[in-house]
Amino acid sequence: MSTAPTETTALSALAKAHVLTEALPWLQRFAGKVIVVKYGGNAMVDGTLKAAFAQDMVFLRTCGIHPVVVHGGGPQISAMLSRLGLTGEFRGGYRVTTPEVMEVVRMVLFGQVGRELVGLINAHGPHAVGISGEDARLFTATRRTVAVDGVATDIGLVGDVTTVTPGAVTDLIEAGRIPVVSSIAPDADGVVHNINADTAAAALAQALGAEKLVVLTDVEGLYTDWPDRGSLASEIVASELETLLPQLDSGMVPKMEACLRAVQGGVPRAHVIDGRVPHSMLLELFTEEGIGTMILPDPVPPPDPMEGAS
Ligand SMILES: Nc1ncnc2c1ncn2[C@@H]1O[C@H](COP(=O)(O)OP(=O)(O)O)[C@@H](O)[C@H]1O
Ligand SMILES: CC(=O)N[C@@H](CCC(=O)OP(=O)(O)O)C(=O)O
Repeated sequence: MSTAPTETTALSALAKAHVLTEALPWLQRFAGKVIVVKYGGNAMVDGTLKAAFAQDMVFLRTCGIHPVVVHGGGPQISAMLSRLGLTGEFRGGYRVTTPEVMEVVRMVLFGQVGRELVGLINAHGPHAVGISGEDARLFTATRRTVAVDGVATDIGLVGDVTTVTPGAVTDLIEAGRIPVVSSIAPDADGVVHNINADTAAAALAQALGAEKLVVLTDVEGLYTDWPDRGSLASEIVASELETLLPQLDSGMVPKMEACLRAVQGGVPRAHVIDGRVPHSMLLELFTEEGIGTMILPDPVPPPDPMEGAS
């Protein structure tokens, strides 16, 4: 025997229907579009969050959206370095990368963090395929310097992405797969370089003509006067961000350089959101409020009638 729904259960069913109808215009808007998602190592804090992230990627794919994941793994690399008795030093927000450190970076990013994400996504079906910047010439790198106290400083085998040959990723997208990209890349001589994952995600978003770049990290968004908690920016335009960049420090430097590069390279919007919030991707994409900080190109595109803060 089954009982009739109570008023409370009927109301909660109505709330669920409301959530679905609120998402409809966004689902229509993003169907068939590529969304590049950078999943930062610091947001991969526990198994439940990682599983929720994997589920969100499958949700997007099931809705006809094409998520492309670029994962980080900074803390995981640092943990492995210390297990091996090596030191992990950062300068200007980027890791000092000796050839010995590079071996660990490659092993941890592609062999550990990437594998784990692929496995979590594939718990829902045969969707995810791992790929690194070395595969099918996805990325080529050029050794870069970083600004340390305003001085360009060499920090070893750290590269910037100079070319993107996205064919391997577009093949996967066309086959209905979810590419999971590790940010390592060879230079013109085949020497593998360490690429910051934010940098790689921005270059890929630009090359794929993505609709959005969404960066999941372990902070609510960009604070214009860090660590003043009252200075969280809900949106910022590229020219304002360019002025602010020299004052930023640590992890926010590559992130904001990447968002700037993406929007200046034709990606209409970049977002930095708090990956510690379960299902933050769904909140960002499918709710009117959106979350985190949105980075817009100059001149500011005409207001999108569908878009609140999202
Ligand atoms: N202006 C700022 N706004 C927000 N976070 C900042 C800022 N400046 C520095 N940070 C730091 O940057 C961190 C995020 O970067 P990072 O640790 O590299 O994360 P991820 O692993 O996601 O790339 C935050 O946890 C915060 O401590
Ligand atoms: C050059 C450089 O700094 N590379 C990064 C690559 C991983 C990364 O970017 O991870 P997160 O996104 O978790 O920070 C590193 O070695 O830590």
